[in-house]
Amino acid sequence: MAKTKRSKTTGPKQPRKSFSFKTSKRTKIIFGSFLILFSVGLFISFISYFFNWQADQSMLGNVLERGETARNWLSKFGAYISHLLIYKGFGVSIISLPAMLFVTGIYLFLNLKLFKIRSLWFWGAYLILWFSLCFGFFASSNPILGGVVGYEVNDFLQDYIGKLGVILVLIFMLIIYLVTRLNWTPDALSKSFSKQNENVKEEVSEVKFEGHTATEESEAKVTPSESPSSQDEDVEIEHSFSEKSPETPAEKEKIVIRSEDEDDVEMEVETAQDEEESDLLSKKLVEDFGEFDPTLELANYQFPSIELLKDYNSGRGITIDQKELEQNKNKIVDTLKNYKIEIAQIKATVGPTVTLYEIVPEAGIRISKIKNLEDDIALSLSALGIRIIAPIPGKGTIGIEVPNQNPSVVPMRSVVASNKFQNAEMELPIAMGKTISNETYTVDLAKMPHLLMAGATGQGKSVGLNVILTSLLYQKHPAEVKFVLVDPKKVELTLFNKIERHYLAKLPDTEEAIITDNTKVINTLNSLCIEMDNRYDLLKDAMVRNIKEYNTKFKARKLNPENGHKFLPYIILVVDEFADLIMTAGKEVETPIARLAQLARAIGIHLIIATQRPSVNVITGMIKANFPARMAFRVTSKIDSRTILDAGGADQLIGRGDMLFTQGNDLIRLQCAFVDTPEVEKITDFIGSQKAYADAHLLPEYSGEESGIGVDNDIEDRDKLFKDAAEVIITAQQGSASLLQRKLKLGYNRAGRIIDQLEAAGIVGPFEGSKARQVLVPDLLALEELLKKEQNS
Ligand SMILES: Nc1ncnc2c1ncn2[C@@H]1O[C@H](COP(=O)(O)OP(=O)(O)OP(=O)(O)O)[C@@H](O)[C@H]1O
Repeated sequence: MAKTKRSKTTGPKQPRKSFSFKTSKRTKIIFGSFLILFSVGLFISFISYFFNWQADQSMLGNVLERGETARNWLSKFGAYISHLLIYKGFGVSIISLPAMLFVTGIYLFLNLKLFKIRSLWFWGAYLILWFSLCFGFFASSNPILGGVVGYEVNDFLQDYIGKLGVILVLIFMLIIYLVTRLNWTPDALSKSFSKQNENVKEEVSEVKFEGHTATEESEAKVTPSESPSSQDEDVEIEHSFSEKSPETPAEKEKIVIRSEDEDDVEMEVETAQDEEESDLLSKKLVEDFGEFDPTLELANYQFPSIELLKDYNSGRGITIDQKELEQNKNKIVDTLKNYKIEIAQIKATVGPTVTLYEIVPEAGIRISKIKNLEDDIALSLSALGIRIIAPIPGKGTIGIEVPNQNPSVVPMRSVVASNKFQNAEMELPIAMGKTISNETYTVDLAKMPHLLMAGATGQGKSVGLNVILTSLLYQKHPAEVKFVLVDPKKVELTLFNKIERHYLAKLPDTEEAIITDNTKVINTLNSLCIEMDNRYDLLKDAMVRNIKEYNTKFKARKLNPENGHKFLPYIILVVDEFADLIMTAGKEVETPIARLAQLARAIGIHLIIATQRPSVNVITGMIKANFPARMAFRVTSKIDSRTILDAGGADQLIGRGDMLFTQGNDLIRLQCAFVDTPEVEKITDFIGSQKAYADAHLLPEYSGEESGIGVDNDIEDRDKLFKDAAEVIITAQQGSASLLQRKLKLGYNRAGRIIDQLEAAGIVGPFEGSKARQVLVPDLLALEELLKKEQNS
């Protein structure tokens, strides 16, 4: 994952070239043939070494001497390498090395996937070591068998665990091999054991039978009508039985149960095998096909290059005006002096838009006194947008933020190119801009998990939204993230239309993916709620807690797509101008938004809501409570600032992307990155020109509350896909709603309704719990007849 991420993040610099081994096929053929020939040579050397090793022993010290001759069929090289690997190495077991090299060579030569032979290498090496140890133990007098490694390791082990310990280790290693590699289980042993012991069992059951009689008799013994002689007998039998088993009737039952238990154990073993098999199945699938790769359908997708973004500063970075710094410092010191506040120390940090002056007042000065001087300091500096942070959290100093006379733009390019963003180990990384200390600030949208954005008109909201969207376009493959865009202003997000079939999600049967009509928003929001419920069902079925775990499990092929499981992309709902939406649709949007905000975080649906008017009737308590992350551009009043941030400050910003951001705790002042419309256009053009999916990502169908829930057999009221659905069900002979969902791309609710209608029409049987419903019509011909009959009646 990290690997793919890296390749993606460096995408802009056309990294794929460096990563994709363009010449690798040729290299593989050459290297593969080398390995094949080398392994053959090695094998020949080994074989001939066994015949000639003693004769060649003497020349080993002078291998480099040209005059020396060796008897090995591969001469001095053969003699030397065999000596090294067999005598000084692992002994005869190393003979499997050429075989492993040979297979690897073949794989390379034929360009097959090498990961398939990982286990061959692992277990090959394991066996070499095991045999070497084994020979080293049992045939230590013959150095060729176990090699120096076998001998020395044995020697070492014996010093610590003794001979018996070594034998136990060898047995344990063998068991590991048998169980893991050969899937050997004690089951096989117990089966043969049970066969062998059938006769013995019979005898045992006979004994049991005897036992029964015996105890029955012993029960009878408590009846008063017994003769003393029979009592004696009973006692005797009872005693002979009690040696094997307990005396009371309850415990006697236990014996029977125990005898049944033996069967149960076998059955249990079978269940265990089943589990193992399914685990093995996923392992095998992964071995054969590799992990599921969601990006495979658009495998050649190229991430946009960083060159598409403009460098506004063209490498200049922030310019520090010493004179301005000095002047401001003097003004601050003088103003405070006027109010009898002495400063012990002052430090300036220059950011892109504001400079932070951190002051340490002399001992005994009250912080609130400085805080109250905000306006006076602003007046003396004759600057807007001064913000006093008293004290700076975690620092014990007082901060005075003063806007720079010449603020510098933070180009999107600089934040996208930053290491912080490129190497961000985040699910949905966003490069928001730069902090006051000029560091790139990245956040994970998945962790927020929803974002509320406010700012008066012209202060940088739309740019902020574009920054978020472009950040994700630079990091996430179209398979991994989908956007649902709501743009009542109709102009802000239109550029993203070009990437509809890559990155956008929409309702089925709608033309435009970007929603500009407020009434359609309601359907989309409800559809997202259905998607959320469906995803929760999938998560429940997969027994995972969140989308990340789910996708990991799906990639490891542990979830069966036949059961409706699929790779789940993140869905990000962006609403520009939320106030407008609330005005026109009111409660109808508020309820699904609040529901999504409350519940959607675990299943990968995240909301970003922007508004010009952060008044309390727009951002209601319910919405606020579920949007811990807030992004505030300049607003016009203190009240607005409080509504959005629960604190003042946003009214003192200077605009043009100057913003305050909080994720629920500290407020951070940031300069939002700047990305202009032409840049976004270039990016969307670049993505849009590449191969895309057949359609936008389809959200579940939502046909509105009024479309009727009651099920009756009224032909007029049937869903317009009723017949198609019937055909699908009959062809597959499987009455399940999820089948309809998949085949007809329907929402869960609609598919469920159709199934109910099919039941009312007598095409499928009644609900049978987790099983699919029975299909009552055998073929399509019978369906035609049935429908015709209905029409006529
Ligand atoms: N991060 C930024 N850096 C520099 N300039 C910015 C930044 N953000 C916005 N601006 C400037 O402010 C102008 C208005 O920004 P934007 O269109 O994002 O405002 P808005 O808040 O979306 O306004 P409205 O709500 O009316 O659409 C931009 O054209 C740009 O010149």
